[in-house]
Amino acid sequence: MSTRKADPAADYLPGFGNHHATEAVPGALPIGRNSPQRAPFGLYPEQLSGTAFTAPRAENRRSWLYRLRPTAQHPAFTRYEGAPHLKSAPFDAVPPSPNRLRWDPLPWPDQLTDWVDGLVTYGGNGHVGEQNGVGIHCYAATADMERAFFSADGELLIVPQEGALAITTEMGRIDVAPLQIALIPRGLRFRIALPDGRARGYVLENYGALFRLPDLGPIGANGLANPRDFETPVAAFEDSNAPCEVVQKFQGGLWTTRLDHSPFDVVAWHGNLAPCRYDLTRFNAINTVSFDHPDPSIFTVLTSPSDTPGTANCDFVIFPPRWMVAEDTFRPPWFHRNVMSEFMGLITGAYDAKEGGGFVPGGASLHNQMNGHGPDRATFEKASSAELKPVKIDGTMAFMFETRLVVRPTEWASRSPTVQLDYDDVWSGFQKAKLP
Ligand SMILES: O=C(O)Cc1cc(O)ccc1O
Ligand SMILES: [Fe+2]
Repeated sequence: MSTRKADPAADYLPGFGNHHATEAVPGALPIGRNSPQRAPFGLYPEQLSGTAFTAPRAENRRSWLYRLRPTAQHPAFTRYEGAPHLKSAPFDAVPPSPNRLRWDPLPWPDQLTDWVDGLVTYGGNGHVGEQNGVGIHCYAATADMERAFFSADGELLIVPQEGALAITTEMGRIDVAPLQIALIPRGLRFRIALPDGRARGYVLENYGALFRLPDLGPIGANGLANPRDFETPVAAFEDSNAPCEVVQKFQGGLWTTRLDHSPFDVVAWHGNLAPCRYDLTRFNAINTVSFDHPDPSIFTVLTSPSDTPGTANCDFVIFPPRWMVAEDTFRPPWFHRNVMSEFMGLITGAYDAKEGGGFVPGGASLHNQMNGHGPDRATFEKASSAELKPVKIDGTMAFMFETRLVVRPTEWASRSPTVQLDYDDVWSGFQKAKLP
């Protein structure tokens, strides 16, 4: 097998949703047209679309791939029996629970398990067949993938928590480590190797509209996640006739087939639908310099809009290191009941609403629509009497998948031994307010 990639000095191309053109072999991209009568070197042109052909230009996403063999050249898919905990919406195996839930980190599997088989679905919402809602998964993997995988059900936002991921995609190679994220388009085939021997993290499978950068409104033209910090890989391909399994997730079911060649045979591509990575430490956090704790939407990295303006199918929000300077303010998150539902994870450090412990890196929590939550008692007591000098919240990265629909847990997530049965207690024992 030989692997070749475009200009090794420029492994990534900057920008979010940009139109790129990249070739691993000079001359592989046709000039001035997408599908000439004969493409250079006899490559097969193939369009990969992420939006309807007729989507408005500002939202239209598609790329042209020039490959050694057409993707269409494959035997029939048959059912795949692995990945026993990978599920899809509608999540109706157990009734949705109004209870606040919190989980210890996903344990490492006993047997060698690759990234696909290591996926465990915690819940989600919407309907995979109706292209709305999300699936929320965690992974704990201990073996490199030998096969390729893709989700026909949604794009994948991968949030590593422990261990780097070396992701070979059809459109190039992406390396990510904790504090970085990867975004893989719906349908794009990829294979994940584990340079650190094992890896754990979170995955948001977005059945709805593609993630995009949020509008900035009065913030202005700069800030939050800046577009140039998103990095898309240059074209890279394998010229290999070794047999390769391809597993796909289609309408919630898993299917497998076997190719007599590598599916990673795209020699060149151009377009604006491509995988990318982003370093969360580059997020330009904006916060109050006067008083009050702003709504967490101020920390939105990416948003998948729904049909209702301003009401996301899913927002990906982070809680990065930042200075806290608010005067006469209870600085941590306030008590609240939200119409949106919140699934949270912790990549590293401690989260400022949970001084009492229990929300640990690799763990997760779920606070569903209209159910009260916020600072635990330890946080409330500490922050109510803290001296309000400037304080740096440091060495931490929590995140939230915030979604308009209730997150319905899977049976695994409801009954797993990692469920913290005493979670409600973090909000017990508050002193009653004293009226004059
Ligand atoms: O519940 C949470 O911890 C997430 C959250 C953080 C915040 O700063 C304000 C509101 C909110 O839901
Ligand atoms: Fe919340």
